[in-house]
Amino acid sequence: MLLHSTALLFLLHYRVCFLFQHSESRESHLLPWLLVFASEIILSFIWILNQAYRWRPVSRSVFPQRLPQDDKLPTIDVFICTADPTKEPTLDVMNTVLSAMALDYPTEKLHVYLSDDGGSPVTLHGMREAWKFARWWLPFCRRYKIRDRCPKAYFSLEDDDHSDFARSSSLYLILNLSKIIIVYHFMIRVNNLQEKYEAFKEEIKTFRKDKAFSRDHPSVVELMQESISDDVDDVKMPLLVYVSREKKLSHPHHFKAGALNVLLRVSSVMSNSPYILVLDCDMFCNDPTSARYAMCFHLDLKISSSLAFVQFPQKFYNISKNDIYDSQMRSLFTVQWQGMDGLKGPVMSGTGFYIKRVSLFGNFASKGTDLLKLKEYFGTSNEFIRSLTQNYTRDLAFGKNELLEEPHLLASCEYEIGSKWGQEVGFLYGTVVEDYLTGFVLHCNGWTSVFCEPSRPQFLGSATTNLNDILIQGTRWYCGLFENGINRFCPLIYGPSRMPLLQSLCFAELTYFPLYCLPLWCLATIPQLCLLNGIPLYPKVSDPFFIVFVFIFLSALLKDLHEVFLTGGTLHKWINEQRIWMMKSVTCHLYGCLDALLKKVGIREASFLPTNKSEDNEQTLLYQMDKYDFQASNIFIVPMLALFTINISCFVGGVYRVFLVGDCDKMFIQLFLAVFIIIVNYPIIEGLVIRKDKGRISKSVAIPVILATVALLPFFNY
Ligand SMILES: O=c1ccn([C@@H]2O[C@H](COP(=O)(O)OP(=O)(O)O[C@H]3O[C@H](CO)[C@@H](O)[C@H](O)[C@H]3O)[C@@H](O)[C@H]2O)c(=O)[nH]1
Ligand SMILES: [Mn+2]
Repeated sequence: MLLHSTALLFLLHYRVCFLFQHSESRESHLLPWLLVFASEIILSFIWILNQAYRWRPVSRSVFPQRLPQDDKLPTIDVFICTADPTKEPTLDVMNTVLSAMALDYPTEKLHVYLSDDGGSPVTLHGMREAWKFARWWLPFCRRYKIRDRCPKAYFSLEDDDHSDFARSSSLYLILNLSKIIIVYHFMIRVNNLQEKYEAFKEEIKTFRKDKAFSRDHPSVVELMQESISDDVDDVKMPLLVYVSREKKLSHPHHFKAGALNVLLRVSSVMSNSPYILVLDCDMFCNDPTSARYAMCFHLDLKISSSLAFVQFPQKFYNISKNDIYDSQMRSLFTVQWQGMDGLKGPVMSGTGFYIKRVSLFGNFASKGTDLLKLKEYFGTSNEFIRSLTQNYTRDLAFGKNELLEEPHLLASCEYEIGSKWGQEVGFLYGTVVEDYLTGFVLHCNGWTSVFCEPSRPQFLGSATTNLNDILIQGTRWYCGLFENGINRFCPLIYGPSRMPLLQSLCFAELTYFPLYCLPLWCLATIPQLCLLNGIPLYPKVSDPFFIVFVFIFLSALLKDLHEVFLTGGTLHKWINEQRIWMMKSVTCHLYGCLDALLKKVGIREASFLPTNKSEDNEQTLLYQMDKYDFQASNIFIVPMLALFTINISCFVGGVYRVFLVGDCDKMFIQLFLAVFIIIVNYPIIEGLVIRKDKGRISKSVAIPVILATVALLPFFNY
């Protein structure tokens, strides 16, 4: 850090001096020169913010054996969100539900809620079937201490892994014969269950789908009930509730944050657990121990009073070896979150966190017991306000579905009007990255969080694995993040007085990260065009300042490489990360920033396109083979192609010039920059000329773009 920042100061010195020295050449070259300087300033700014993660990295261990007895553990509500059964296959959603019901936690202390924003009968039907299947699945998991409690994952394991339990220590001690009998019984049960699972799958698949997704539907709250007809003995089951909030076209519904807030209210008049696990529908519980792990922190008297949430990393089951799109977001969930954990804790990351319910209620404690004030804050439900008191519990044992009147009110469109929901209470509105904003404000209000990363992933999700989806998702995220950098929650203004400075720098890094689009666009065009026109922008090779530039370049790259190695990556992975960073910067970072700006001036409305979770075999195959899928929308492909063309043409022109004029000394850095960009983005050439498969760049797009770019080049003449 010290060396790199010293080098940056030298760079600054070099640029500033130039402004005062070369007045004769300055006139004509001022614009490109200033643009490059501005890029360097932005890059340095982001670099400085980035260092904040490096001061106090922390990693934690848990000792669940020290938890209190089961009967002393607090209750937990699990919230799962789904929005659209066509993009989020019902079977996968139900697998997530089942894996959550099967968490290793006292059954009567676990309550699972599913929010269905699509209001789809398909999902409701799926829930009823999942409930039936769970009556077989849960006893099986408990009895044999199964590790993989997501049925889909379990049944796709090799046969060998199934007898997992038989290898466990206690059973090994038993005589061989009885062991064989146990294994035999177990195998029969597995086969039996597998048949039941297939039937469950079939039932979901064949259910008629009339209306897939709607933005206009009444609220539905259904408590799954024991169906007496099946032949399972009395099985202990966690509470399972289906909630579809009311939606009307005329009402804003605030996407996922809105859905979570409805669950927050509905659950408070049903189970009202002090802790909540939030899951996306595509993120199942891979290991059943997460609830106990989280409680190790929440029940730790040293930290529990200020602890708002325990965040587990997002990990994915469908990542290929070299992960060409960096779908796993390596840096975020290793270096960055660990770094924040040493400050006041990581950012809330949307899914896989256990949050304390009261932390979401703003500063309601200061409102006292004045009912009117509380109603202004929380809306009009008396029942909800009663739930805020310490010892409120609702007896769910009787009459179940008759109790649902209040939940319907709480899930209605109008309920939040005039209250503080989304502004001070619950998950916050006004952004599509509700997780970032809610976490940021919690930290500003003095709450802390911890990052828990056991060696076996506790949660596994499906990552986006094709270029188009990655860039669309990126546009949404960077729009959301950047808008939080330019509104009243700007971390550099709102943060420092409310949290440690380093912490606010971390938050600022996240919100200003999309600004990479500016320097990357500049550095992919200006030095190259100047190369073509013989305008030097960097020191000569013989100039002492040349070393400064080389040092900064190498130090940045090597530091990154080092971190990739430290976190289990390879050289290959590192190049892939560099490449996708460039591709994203010139496309979705840019669109994200633009979106945020347009939203700020009121020209655009917020939108949240859920990612596609159904698997396309051809696309998956390409990703698994580390081949880029260039069948993406033109708004992404065109800028990449144009920039690539500029680099190639200017490089060719530049080499020609250097031979003719012989000013290699002056132009070296610019030549190098073009070569670097071309080499890193080599897969674009591959997609353009070599590949024949479905993921290649289509000629009908490429040819006009390339021709137009080349034709425009002569106009950039200084
Ligand atoms: O109107 C909506 C839109 C989305 N969702 C749910 O939100 C979750 C996340 O959506 P997804 O399409 O998977 O987006 P991702 O980009 O994968 O989500 C990441 O980014 C989001 C913020 O942009 C966070 O909310 C997520 O937790 C985080 O995993 C899913 O369960 C959706 O069903 C809703 O419930 N209602
Ligand atoms: Mn997702």
